[in-house]
Amino acid sequence: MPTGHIGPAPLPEPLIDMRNAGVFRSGRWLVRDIDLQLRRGEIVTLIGPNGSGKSTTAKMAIKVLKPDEGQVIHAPGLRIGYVPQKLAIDWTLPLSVERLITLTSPQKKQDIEHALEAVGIPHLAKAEMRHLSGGEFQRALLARAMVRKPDILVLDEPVQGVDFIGEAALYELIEKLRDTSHCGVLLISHDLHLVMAATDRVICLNGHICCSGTPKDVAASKEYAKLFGPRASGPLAIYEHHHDHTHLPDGRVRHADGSVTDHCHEHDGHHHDHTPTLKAGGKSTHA
Ligand SMILES: Nc1ncnc2c1ncn2[C@@H]1O[C@H](COP(=O)(O)OP(=O)(O)OP(=O)(O)O)[C@@H](O)[C@H]1O
Repeated sequence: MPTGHIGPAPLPEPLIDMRNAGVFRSGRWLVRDIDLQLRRGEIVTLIGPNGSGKSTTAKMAIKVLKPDEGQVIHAPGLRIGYVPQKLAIDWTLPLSVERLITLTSPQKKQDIEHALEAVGIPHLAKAEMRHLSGGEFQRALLARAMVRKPDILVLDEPVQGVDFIGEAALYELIEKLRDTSHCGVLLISHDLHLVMAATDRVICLNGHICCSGTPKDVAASKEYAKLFGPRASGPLAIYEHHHDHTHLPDGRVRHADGSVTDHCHEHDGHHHDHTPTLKAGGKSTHA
């Protein structure tokens, strides 16, 4: 009879393992004591005030920045898809979506098509970046990251320049990309008080990890309330969306009214009210 210990299955090895990592620049620690693990299929969101070290932590996680103390360990052969907060590109110059995707490394046509399809802009391959809407622009950046078939996707403020409804759609897309490619996701939230519900862990930074846990744990934590203080516009809200359609294995979409279409478009008449629900401290409100 087996006598082994029965307990929860051990966690898989992290793709990224940061241990007491810190960055020292211009005579001060920008971030310190960062312990962060990211595993396949997980979504981890970094929040914190401006200058709290979110981008620094993300750059250290992907080894763009070398830690001055502690260590950052990557799984062997780790492939990273990175969408930085800013790209050093003059966006007023003509640059097609296709060209953006191949700027730093050539890609097969079929892979480009697949990446554009995955982010919902297959029709915009030849479109110019400068003509795209905020949401399309962010999707093009996502396609550029996804075409490399990353094990982890690192997104520094992926909803910048996008309105509230567009944000919900982008968060939904990020969740879908995680589900289909089973990558890990490290997300920097532009918003102090809003994180996507699909987040497994929120890490609240203020030069160090001020608190971390599930979105609900962080929302309830004293450290979170203390960091953002009485001037904060409210408690941590959790972005939840309701799926009103299911994706069939062959790629078609079954809608809430039972009909099946080849694609899923917001304005195809099959969708119900798609306004995301904000949950603040367990209370539901509509934005
Ligand atoms: N190379 C550098 N040398 C010196 N200071 C730096 C350097 N890079 C960043 N900083 C400082 O480190 C701090 C953290 O910056 P970081 O960009 O990580 O913050 P953030 O939380 O991402 O901010 P934001 O929300 O404004 O984007 C800031 O005070 C910034 O000015």
